[in-house]
Amino acid sequence: MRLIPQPTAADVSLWSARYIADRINAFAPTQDRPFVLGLPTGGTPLATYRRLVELHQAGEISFRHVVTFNMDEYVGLAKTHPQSYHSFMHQHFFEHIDIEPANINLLDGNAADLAAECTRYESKIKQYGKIHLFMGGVGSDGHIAFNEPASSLSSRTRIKTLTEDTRLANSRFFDNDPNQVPRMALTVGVGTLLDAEEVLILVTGHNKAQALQAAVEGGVNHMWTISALQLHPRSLMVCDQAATMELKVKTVRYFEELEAENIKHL
Ligand SMILES: N[C@@H]1[C@@H](O)[C@H](O)[C@@H](COP(=O)(O)O)O[C@@H]1O
Repeated sequence: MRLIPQPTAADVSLWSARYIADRINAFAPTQDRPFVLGLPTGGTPLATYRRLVELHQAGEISFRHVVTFNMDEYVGLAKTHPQSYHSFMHQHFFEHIDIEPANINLLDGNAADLAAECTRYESKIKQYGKIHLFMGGVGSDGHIAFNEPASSLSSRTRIKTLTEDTRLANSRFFDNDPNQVPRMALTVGVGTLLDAEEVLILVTGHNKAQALQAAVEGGVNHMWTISALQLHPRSLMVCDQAATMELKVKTVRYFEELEAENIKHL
């Protein structure tokens, strides 16, 4: 695992947008050989989406041959609801870039057969071979996508019941009323995430400090599903200073020194 401590959340967004753009450009995608990008929603990635849009507007990155798969979607919320992840992604990202609509993949939380929808999604990912880079965030309870505590670390895309904690945290998008937050969601599994070639997690703010500590210093544990990334051959976590507050000083220094070495060899 590579931990990349940055001073502020703004630095996290700049670092991650630049990293994604560089990865796509280095891949030189074509119609027959697209770059496959996994994407999250939530407050944390918003600034990264803004930076990616700016890079696109500056002519530094095109998404014409990029295929996207979102991590999750609420069950039973209309696609047009302002808080559906469909709406979020179009409003904050897809409407501002040159992605082909046919290349956008989102789970349908209103499908008549939700289990079949999850199987369809997994098969569609497999059609492309694999996801090259999966960007994600983390819940304050350490969940990745909607893989709540005690999710199987080999899980695939499926329906999950959201915890009270998650519904409380996400109620800020629903008039601060947890009862308006859907009780279930469709989510890629931990196993689906581990299959990606590379996973990039953004972690910002004091409220994520415990989750980051569990992810980096704790053992692999299904109660903090983010910790499964310790098993991934290429996982990166970019965090701000506030998120490092529960880590040992020694741990943060160690990773800072590694990054300083990495920069020297770029
Ligand atoms: N399903 C999403 C996660 O993918 C996201 O990482 C988490 C944290 O969101 P935020 O970035 O708003 O803290 O929220 C939701 O539960």
